[in-house]
Amino acid sequence: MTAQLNPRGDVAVLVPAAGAGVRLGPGRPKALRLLAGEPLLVHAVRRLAAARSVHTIVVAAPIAEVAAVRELLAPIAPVTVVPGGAERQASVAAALAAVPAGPDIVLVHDAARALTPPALVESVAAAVRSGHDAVIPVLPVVDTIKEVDAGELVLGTVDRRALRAVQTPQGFRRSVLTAAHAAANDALTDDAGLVEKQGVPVFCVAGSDHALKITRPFDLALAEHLLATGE
Ligand SMILES: Nc1ccn([C@@H]2O[C@H](COP(=O)(O)OP(=O)(O)OP(=O)(O)O)[C@@H](O)[C@H]2O)c(=O)n1
Ligand SMILES: C[C@](O)(CO)[C@H](O)COP(=O)(O)O
Repeated sequence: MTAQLNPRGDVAVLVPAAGAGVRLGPGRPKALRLLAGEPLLVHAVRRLAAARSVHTIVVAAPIAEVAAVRELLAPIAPVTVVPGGAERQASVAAALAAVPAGPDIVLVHDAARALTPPALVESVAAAVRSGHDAVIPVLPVVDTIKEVDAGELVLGTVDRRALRAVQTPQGFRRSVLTAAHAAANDALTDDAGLVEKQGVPVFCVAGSDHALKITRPFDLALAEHLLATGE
């Protein structure tokens, strides 16, 4: 059964899902690899569709998989699927261009963060709604962090109290994200980085352990465990 998105919602979510998944090892594009028998992208979209503020979801899929992704997601939620780009930033830009008139808040969410709870989507959107033009979910850094030189010799220890590990969904006032992408002249790994370059303050909210990015085989095994144990 298709989950209906909320026509009165004020949030569009862009889902970059066009990456290869090189760090996960050989296989299909990462968003289509299986977790508990279903593609990562299906897990991610199902959770997004369960967030009540979400009006629109746009997925950027690998070019060769656009038709397959449309078919895959049709029973999950009404979703627009566009071809992604060679870099994550290009995939986000392609999805942003496909957002219809209406939603004033745009979230950007990695398909690879397949177990992100709907509550995190709502908390990022709520922070944008409350007046922050750019919002990122973060976790404290738990390891000691060293800066090293090209020969792996330690230069020093970084004060981790001022560091945060950044997750998605990242949320933006629509006009702010659109302007940042229009002005982008070098590829950055996240959208908040583009917005920072425009001098827009970026506000942090508490992230979630369940929003882990499935990047390496260990992450996939951890996600399988989390689902199997209902943690
Ligand atoms: N050209 C790209 C590259 C990445 N992504 C998406 O951006 C998200 C975060 O990227 P990452 O987890 O690093 O995925 P990959 O680029 O696929 O990973 P790798 O670097 O290991 O190939 C993923 O949902 C990925 O599908 C994308 O839409 N288009
Ligand atoms: C957007 C992101 O997930 C925030 O942590 C991250 O920057 C994506 O980076 P990657 O290099 O594509 O893994």
